[in-house]
Amino acid sequence: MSASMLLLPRYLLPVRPARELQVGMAVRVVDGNIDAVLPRAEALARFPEDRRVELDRHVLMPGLVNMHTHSPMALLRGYADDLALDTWLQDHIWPAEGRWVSEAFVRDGTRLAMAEMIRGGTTCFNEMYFFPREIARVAAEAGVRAVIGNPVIDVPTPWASGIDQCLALAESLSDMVEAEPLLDMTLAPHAPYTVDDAGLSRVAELSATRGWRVNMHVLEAGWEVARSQEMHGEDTLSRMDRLGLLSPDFVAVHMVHLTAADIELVAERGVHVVHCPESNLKLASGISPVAQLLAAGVNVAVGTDGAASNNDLDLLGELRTAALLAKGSSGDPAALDAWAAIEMATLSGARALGLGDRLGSIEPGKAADLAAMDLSAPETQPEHHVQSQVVYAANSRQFSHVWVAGKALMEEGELTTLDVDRVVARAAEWDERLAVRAA
Ligand SMILES: CSC[C@H]1O[C@@H](n2cnc3c(O)ncnc32)[C@H](O)[C@@H]1O
Ligand SMILES: [Zn+2]
Repeated sequence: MSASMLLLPRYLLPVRPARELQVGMAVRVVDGNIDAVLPRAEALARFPEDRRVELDRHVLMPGLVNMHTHSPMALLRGYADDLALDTWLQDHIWPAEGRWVSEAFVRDGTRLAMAEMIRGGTTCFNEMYFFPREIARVAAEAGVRAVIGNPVIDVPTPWASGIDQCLALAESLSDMVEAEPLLDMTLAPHAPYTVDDAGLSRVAELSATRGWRVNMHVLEAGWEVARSQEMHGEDTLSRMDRLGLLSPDFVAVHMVHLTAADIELVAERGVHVVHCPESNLKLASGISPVAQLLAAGVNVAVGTDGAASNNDLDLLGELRTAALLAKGSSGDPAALDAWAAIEMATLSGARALGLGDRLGSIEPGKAADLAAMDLSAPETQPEHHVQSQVVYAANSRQFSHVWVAGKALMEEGELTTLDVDRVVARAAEWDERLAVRAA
């Protein structure tokens, strides 16, 4: 028997066709996929047996795609703030991870992150953290779509002793995600400064033979530029290119410190870029030249980074920051307008994951990964330009409903697959354990 449902929103923001807001439309969902987008009256007449969901104060849009997360780090939110990337990582985060990260930490942190992301309209996230099988298990349990990065890092961690073990563990992650319809995986080398040439060559080779995408922090902080010259005698992107990494299967996260030649190379190779403006601002890493990347034809998506550097997983807030920064840093108020910002947080993310034909817009044949936002709050009234209200005015708690593959993960603001009180209670236990206030 097919499970069919009619979603009946006040406004539809489908992302494709581009720059279109539709009124009086219905979205029919059958067996987890979008079956049709058609006028409301026609839908009601043709499909009288379908379950109906009235969204008369809402805009219905594709679910948001958070293109860079370290979900378990939700338990390190506020642990070490107001620091630069190198001090933050080396003196605070890596020691804490060495001491505390375990399967239990990853499980509880991921549940906390899932609750926050679903409440904020996110239906898919691109992950990078230790114990990736545990993250995969929690995402599957919560019903969220996820691409799970298998870390590759040249230092011992509580999860793996070094590159050999990281790569061996990628095989067991692969077996696991193949059995889960909402999951996929990438290889996730941490950064150019934590994986040597031999390790990166093995990543490039495995990516080519196994078809795994590669997801990596690249050129986040200014010191990476000099360090690459010192350690390797060449600039970062030339090195990545020599090692065979730069391709349309490569997702480069941050990309703050780029030259004009770098931008040209990235565009030529079809590399995808993930912009994480709030983490870059908070760690004082700088501002990615997004307007120039877009002008060069690069696919730019958006991510929050972990809650230890952001300090939230609110992708809607992130896209507002991205839109405002693009204007402020380019001097062009039309840079990254509201339509472009919404596309960046939906379809561009899907494309970066190789899922552009399945996700990121409301079109027949795509997965029903959807989010509805209630616009009736004072903050989003009146409704002159709905796309502007979404980007420049709304807060993420105005998302009331979220579906992944047609399954409701949030209805009328209530999560259906996670017990928020339990998730928060568990986080509080970690708070006690880490006892950062006493330290
Ligand atoms: C290999 S698992 C992830 C690893 O990355 C660390 N991390 C978190 N945020 C950042 C960032 O912005 N730049 C570099 N590294 C980051 C995280 O703490 C884990 O150790
Ligand atoms: Zn990161």
